[in-house]
Amino acid sequence: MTTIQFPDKLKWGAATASYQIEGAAKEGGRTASIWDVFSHTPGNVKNGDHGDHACNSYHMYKEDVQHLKELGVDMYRFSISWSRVIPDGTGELNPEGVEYYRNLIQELIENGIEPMITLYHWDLPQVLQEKGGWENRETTEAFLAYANAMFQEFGGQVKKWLTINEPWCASFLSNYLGIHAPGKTSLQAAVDVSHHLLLAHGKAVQSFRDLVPDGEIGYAPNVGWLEPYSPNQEDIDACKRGMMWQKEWFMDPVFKGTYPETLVKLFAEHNATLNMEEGDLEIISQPIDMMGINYYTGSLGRYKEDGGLFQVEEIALDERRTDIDWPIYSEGFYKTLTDLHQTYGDVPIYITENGACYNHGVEEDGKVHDKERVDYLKQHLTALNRAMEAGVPIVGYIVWSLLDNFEWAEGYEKRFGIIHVNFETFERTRKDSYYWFKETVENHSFER
Ligand SMILES: N=NNCCOCCOc1ccc(-c2cn(C[C@@H]3NC[C@@H](O)[C@H]3O)nn2)cc1
Repeated sequence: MTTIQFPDKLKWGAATASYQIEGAAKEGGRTASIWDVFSHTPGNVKNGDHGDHACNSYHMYKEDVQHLKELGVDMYRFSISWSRVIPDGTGELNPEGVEYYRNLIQELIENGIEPMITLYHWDLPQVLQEKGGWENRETTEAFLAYANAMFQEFGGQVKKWLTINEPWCASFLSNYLGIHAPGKTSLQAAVDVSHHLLLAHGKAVQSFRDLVPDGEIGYAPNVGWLEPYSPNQEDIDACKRGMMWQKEWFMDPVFKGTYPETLVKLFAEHNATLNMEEGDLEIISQPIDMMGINYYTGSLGRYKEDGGLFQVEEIALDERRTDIDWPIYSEGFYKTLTDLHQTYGDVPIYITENGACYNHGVEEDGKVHDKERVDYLKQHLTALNRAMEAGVPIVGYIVWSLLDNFEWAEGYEKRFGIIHVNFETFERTRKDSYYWFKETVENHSFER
């Protein structure tokens, strides 16, 4: 047996997101988000699932906090439902919505758990979508007003903030591939949305410096690792293009104040122009205090002439898959982290999401034996430890997710939680992985 030992300074956490766990979609003054509309549109989500009730965490947050307390984590990453706190998208705060998050934050702090807030985890108020949504540059101002209101309400107790979760998913997956809300298939829309998300991020960072001067702020891009299938130049170039879509397109503007010219040109060749205004990149490249990284999977990339926009196809390294059919590639996690460190320097990194989909149910013994998830976490935490030993400034690891929840277009069938949720009764059952993670957090180490 080998002991994987982590430095005591590494923080541990668990993550969720508002639309995926809260439910109470029509309670407490909340209005519809784009995900309410998208999930209630037939054909968009498996089994016709939606977030009307989700994990019922709006009414069960105290129990969720107890699970976090007994898990022993330092922090809990959750997101705010914009349409719960500002039902019209702009203007008046909804006191009931603000009160829910105030109570949640209070409960966390009283139980010794640090809150980490994600401002935008994909649930844009539908009212704003009807005014063009993120395609409309004015939505960046609406986001700034929302962010300022949250900084003023909660900045006294909450010191760790993330602006935008997975901007690639919120722009290209949602507006070009049509797989997530609002389900558009326009490259121009996706390019506009990606720029406006980054602009909104920059505006919020600027304002945060005044409103929460003792706080830390960043954002949480997702990276799916891609490496060449062969040493052929066409495979190498195809991989670079595929990786650039998630990495350079969303990180160069923030860390270098530029967009990758290769992609600007490639998008233009497909009639999608990057519509920027003077000063946008200066706003976007405001210094940040930390970067969240969401990592799940990696694969080999091979040139394919008819392989879509980037002429690349993803080939799994072997047959190992999770239950959402994503390849398991923990070495890709190590490579992602060392690559980001080499490219963007010593910005502190929180792993803001890492986890696996395994759909185990509750067995006769009343337990959930998710050995495969424990194995996934062991492999990826081993890779993380190697990256830390290689000098990557990783400061926290936040597992996705605390609870089985609404996995977007996949619905409730795809389970990422270390706690099982019965979506009829909302009963929580701690999985074997919960107890394994608890011990790992307690010991700052595990045996493999
Ligand atoms: N790379 N190119 N692919 C082209 C073709 O993609 C087809 C499908 O694509 C994707 C890519 C990525 C995802 C995804 C899901 N999660 C998990 C959530 N993260 C935030 C949190 O809410 C979790 O629920 N993270 N990422 C889904 C679908």
